[in-house]
Amino acid sequence: ELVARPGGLYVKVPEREFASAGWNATGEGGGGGGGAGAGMERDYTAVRRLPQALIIGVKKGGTRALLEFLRLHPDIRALGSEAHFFDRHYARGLDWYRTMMPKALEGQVVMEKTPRYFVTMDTPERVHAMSGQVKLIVVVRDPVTRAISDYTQIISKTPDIPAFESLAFKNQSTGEIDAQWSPLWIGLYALHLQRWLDWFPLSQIHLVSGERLISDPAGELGRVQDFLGLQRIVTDKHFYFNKTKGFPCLKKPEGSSKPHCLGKTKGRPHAPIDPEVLQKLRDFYRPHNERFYQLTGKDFGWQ
Ligand SMILES: Nc1ncnc2c1ncn2[C@@H]1O[C@H](COP(=O)(O)OS(=O)(=O)O)[C@@H](OP(=O)(O)O)[C@H]1O
Repeated sequence: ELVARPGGLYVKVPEREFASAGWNATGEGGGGGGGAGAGMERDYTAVRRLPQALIIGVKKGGTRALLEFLRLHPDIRALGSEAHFFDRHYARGLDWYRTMMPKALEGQVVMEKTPRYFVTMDTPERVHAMSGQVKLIVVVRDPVTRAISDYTQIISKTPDIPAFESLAFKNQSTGEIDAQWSPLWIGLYALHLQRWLDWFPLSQIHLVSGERLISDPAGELGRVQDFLGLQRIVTDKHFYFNKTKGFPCLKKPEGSSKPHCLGKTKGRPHAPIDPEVLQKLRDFYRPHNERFYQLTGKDFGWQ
């Protein structure tokens, strides 16, 4: 897991604790893969560190695509699976969490993605207890499409569940939406974001448009690399649009020379939904989306 670096000097120094190292102890951009100033020895030993960046959500937003694209960057070391540390395994402690992380060199950014973090109550406080400097990334997508994507995933695992239309409403004849139904509740982005803003400034939270991640992956990746203080190494050269899949795919993923699209569960056809129901959902989300645009200062253009 040790990435070869110029210089060839393998000096072992004690593992840095996140709290003492901070996000960017040298005050440099972090993109140079080192961070040691003139006269200081560089550390070329890969060690396990707590993450300095987290993709915290949203479920079905495009979080896997973002993580896979970011992994092309030589200064990113990302856990492939979802750790679920802050929501499920918190009692195991930070030392356990650290052992889950891939080894990383000084200057590399360690990260993981667990989309459930965005919507779980205690997570912002717990993440803050790990580090007040951690960088947070949220991929958001039109909450109506997101809900249908979520439902499509649920029905693929449990085919016997009732129709989307009957779960989305408390009472279908009055049209009263059941906002507590998880696929709809997750889409109340302003509500969830507000809890994160109680612990982190907005400047530490980067929002990725799930729609643009599909239409312009290089553009979105450029902004994420800027946010992480990294050089823009992942660019349009890395992507091609696969017409059969209908999504951008990688020309050469990490550790391979073959083109690669995400798996079948990413970018699958959605269950057809009654257009009237869709309209009711759009009306339901409109004020919540407006609030979200206000909070973030960004208009995501969801209809
Ligand atoms: N390049 C590329 N290839 C395939 N899929 C892409 C891509 N970019 C974004 N997406 C969208 O990602 C959606 C799945 O989101 P997540 O990875 O966040 O889902 S999960 O929460 O981890 O289950 C997935 O949702 P569905 O279309 O509903 O399957 C995709 O729309």
